[in-house]
Amino acid sequence: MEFNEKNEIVKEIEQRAILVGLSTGSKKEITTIENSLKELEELAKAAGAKVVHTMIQNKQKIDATFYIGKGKVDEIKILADELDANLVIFNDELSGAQMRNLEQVIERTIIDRTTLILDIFAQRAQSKVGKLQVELAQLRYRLPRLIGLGRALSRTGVGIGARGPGEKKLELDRRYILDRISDIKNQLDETKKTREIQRKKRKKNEIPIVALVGYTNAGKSTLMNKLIAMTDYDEEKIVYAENMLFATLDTAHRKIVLPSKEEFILIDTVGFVSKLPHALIEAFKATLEEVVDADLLLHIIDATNQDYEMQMKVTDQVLDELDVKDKSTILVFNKMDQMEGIQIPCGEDTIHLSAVEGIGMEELLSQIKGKIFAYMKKITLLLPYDRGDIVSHLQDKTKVETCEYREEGVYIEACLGPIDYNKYVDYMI
Ligand SMILES: Nc1nc2c(ncn2[C@@H]2O[C@H](COP(=O)(O)OP(=O)(O)OP(=O)(O)O)[C@@H](O)[C@H]2O)c(=O)[nH]1
Ligand SMILES: [Mg+2]
Repeated sequence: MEFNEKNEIVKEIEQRAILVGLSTGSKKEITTIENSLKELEELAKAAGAKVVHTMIQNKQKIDATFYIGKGKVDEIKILADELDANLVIFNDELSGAQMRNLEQVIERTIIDRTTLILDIFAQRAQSKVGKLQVELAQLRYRLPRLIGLGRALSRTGVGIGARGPGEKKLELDRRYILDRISDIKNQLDETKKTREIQRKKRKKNEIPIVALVGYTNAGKSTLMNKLIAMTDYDEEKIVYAENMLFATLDTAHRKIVLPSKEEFILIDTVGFVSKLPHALIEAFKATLEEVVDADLLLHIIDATNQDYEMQMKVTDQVLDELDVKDKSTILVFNKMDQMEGIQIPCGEDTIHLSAVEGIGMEELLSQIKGKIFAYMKKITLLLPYDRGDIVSHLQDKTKVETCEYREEGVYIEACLGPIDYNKYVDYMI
């Protein structure tokens, strides 16, 4: 159910969309644009719209007035009348002037890919921080386009492009938007302090952090759930995983305790998509800063997707923007249960698995262990009987291989991380 700014219930209008893409003509580019429009259709569905037609125009150059040629614009108007479409979605970012010009001719709501992605995020964001981040991204994107946002804003609160945490006041002027941007920034700065404390705590506890990253729908959340199920199953720990784009919008942390008692924090993150709005990356930098802290990245790839190489590149680009390109990474080619004759790269730091079927999970765990516990050192200690506190700490938190109560004290052989090692090295024998 939707509400308008006066809090009245507004009837949900079915969104019937025409998708429009532009191709500069080369054969290779045509396949790319077709795939890109398929993805745009998935995005439209994720936002709740029904796609009634898709069209591609071959054109050497983007038209400054209409983005596509004027002939095509007239064609869209006729099609929209015939197909009863009320929304036209363009595959690239439009300028404010292009939006306004298109809307004047087509007489329908005009949005672009970025607005669509922002709308999905606006619908799904759950946490307070997530909502603020999306609103910030929407405002930043709308600011230079106010001139073209006629229809999308005139029906505030209804329909794709006009939803979101800030929808109530979006028709207000630039001044308001600028004030709101600085207000949100202040609120986000506040939440940053809390997160900073949590981050420091995690660092201090010296629990390694492993982050799942990758293209949307690759299987990150499914893999997280599988690892939870294999180690310490608890219904409450399970995260949402679904066959749709952007199922995950808020990061989730779960402690994974291995049978060997070694533990790490696993982080599930928002997925990436091609042409991910820059404003959104900027906005999500705050939650993705945990990726920056991670000791290891698991880059999950949907190996069944024919565009998986492009998707890997997109992920690398976003990681680059976050300044974490050189972090220790395992490439995880997922969905191997569905593979049919596709050649997938093999090699060091590469794993083929199926998160759903649980194939390859042991190998993954052993690679993770090899990477994050490589700094563990084996040590032999003799602890006096009055230091039972150290004995229980070691038994709870580390991998104790031998523990014998001898006459001269408690004899322990264990693998320790650097902090514990330095703390107890005095008891070494
Ligand atoms: N066949 C098969 N499907 C899988 C596998 N792993 C995940 N999936 C499916 O892929 C879809 C997406 O899975 P998610 O775990 O939600 O993907 P995600 O990477 O978290 O996606 P976002 O949260 O949107 O970024 C779901 O329908 C899963 O069931 C696998 O190993 N094999
Ligand atoms: Mg997910």
